[in-house]
Parts: sequence; structure tokens; C-alpha cells
Amino acid sequence: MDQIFEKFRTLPVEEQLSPALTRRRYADFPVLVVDHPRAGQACLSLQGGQLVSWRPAGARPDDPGVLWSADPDLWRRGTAVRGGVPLCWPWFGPSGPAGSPSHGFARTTDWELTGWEEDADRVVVECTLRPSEATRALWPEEFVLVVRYTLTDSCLIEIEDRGDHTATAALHTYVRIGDLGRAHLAGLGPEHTDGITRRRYEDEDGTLTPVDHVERFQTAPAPVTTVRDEVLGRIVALAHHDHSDVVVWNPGAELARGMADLAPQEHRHFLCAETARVGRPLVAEEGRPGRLAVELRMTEL
Ligand SMILES: O=P(O)(O)OC[C@H]1O[C@H](O)[C@H](O)[C@@H](O)[C@@H]1O
Repeated sequence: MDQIFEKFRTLPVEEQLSPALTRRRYADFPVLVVDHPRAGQACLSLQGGQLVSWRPAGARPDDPGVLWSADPDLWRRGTAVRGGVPLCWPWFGPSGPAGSPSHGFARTTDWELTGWEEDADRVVVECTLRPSEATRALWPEEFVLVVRYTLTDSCLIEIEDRGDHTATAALHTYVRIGDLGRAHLAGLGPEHTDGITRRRYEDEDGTLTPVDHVERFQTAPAPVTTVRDEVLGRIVALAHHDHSDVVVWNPGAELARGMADLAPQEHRHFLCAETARVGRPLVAEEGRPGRLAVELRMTEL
């Protein structure tokens, strides 16, 4: 049972877009709800154009869904939604202009629903972000940023960045885990820069079992990162495309206490494995968009 889907499925339907796809509203957040026999159950927030929950159709009845998300009662309009797969763009972290939001403005801006389709096996949802006065005040570029979600037995998330600019970006996946310390990452590759100490490490085996605050920039990751979860009895695989780095993050107990959108001990239930373009920024040119994608897949142990 996915907590977000269970909350959103009972909201009044504002628009039935296709048999499996509806538009609804949670407080002041416009949201989309997917409920499809083969593609599973998913929820999206149009603020941020982001997936906030996904549970494949074949999941065990007690499976809580692949993604962790903060309780929607703690979401605040205009503040990034912590959970699911936030789309960090056009900069990663605090590298934007002074006073600008962390991880860019894509997370805090409303996206337009620009396409959807479904058949017996899949649901596709496409959202688009275009410049506005607010984005131009932060970043002068003209751009079209498109995100496409393809839900089948896997969940493919692709962004296409059109225009003439460079940008750093991340698909900041919050993988739900049973308990911090009992979820094991693999496929991280042989080297990383520690985001806390800035130290470089090399010749590693690409595995990690975070137990507290972790922030790592894996700079030569394998194509697939796996999260093996002993408590939930499953492996979540993230197949990255067009990435240069994978960022691993959990705030740990102390930082988590200062976060308004984290209930006590909630940090123990996610690990972020972020498909990123930090070391090698996205380049968008006329006729050649920048691309970044991740495909999520869950298998039982
Ligand atoms: O709190 P947020 O702005 O969503 O950022 C959450 C985290 O994202 C990434 O993992 C960064 O590497 C961290 O430095 C940051 O704390």
C-alpha cells in the first residue's frame, strides 16, 4: 500500500483524462493520479512536474511503493516537494545566482500537462516547463524543458532540455527503504568525492551501506545502481542514461531534525540515488536537446 496513492485516490476527480489518468487537487497542489492494471499506481505533482509515488502492478500487497515521499500535509506551495523524483534544473545545489532556490526553479514552478496516452500495457504522461517572468528573473535563458514518464512494469523518466544553454541537473530519486543501515547500494563505481569533506576517493568496490548523513558524488558510476533492501525484501534498480554522476544522499539524524518536511525518524526510510549531470553539465543546442533519464525497476528478493 502506497501512502500517497491511498490519500490521493479518494480526492474528487476534476478531470478524467483517460481511463487510468485523472487530474485532482490535494489542498492547493494540482496532482495527477494513475491507476492502471499493468502500469501500476502513480501520483504526480504539477508543481515540479514530478513523480511523487509509483507502485508497480506486480508489487506484493504489503509493498509500500518504490518511492518515499514526505507526508503531503507537510508540503508547502512554492517550496520543493521532498520526495518521489524531484527534477533539479537548471542548476544543482546552491550553484545558481545569489538568493536563488537550491536545485533550480523546476521543482518550485508549475508545469503544464502537455500529453498523455495509454494502452493495455502502459501509461505515458508528459509535462512541459516554459520560461515566465519569474524564471527569467532567476535565469535569462529561453528554454523548453519536457519530462516524459512511461509507466509499464518499470518507470522510465526522461527529460529533454531544448534551447541554447548549459545546465546542471539531477533526477533526485528518493528510494523508499525499510531502515537506514539495512539497505545496500551497489554499482556506484570506483571513485567519489565526499560532498561533506570534499575529499576524493579512488579504487573502491562501488558498494555502500549508509548509516547516517551521507553525500557522495560518484564520478564514474556503473550504468545501473541497485538498492538491496533486507527489510522490504526487494531490490530497486536505477538504470541511468546520459548521466555523468550519481549523487548519494541522506541527511542523517541531526540534519533531519532541522527539516520542516521530515517527521521524526522519517530520514531512516529513504536513500537518494540521483541520476545527475553535475561534473559534465547538460548542453542544449539548436536541434540538439540535452537529455537525462533514469529507469526504475523493482524485483523481490
Ligand atoms: O533539501 P534539498 O534542497 O532538496 O536538497 C537535498 C540534498 O540534495 C542533494 O543530495 C545535495 O547533494 C545535498 O547537498 C542536498 O542537501
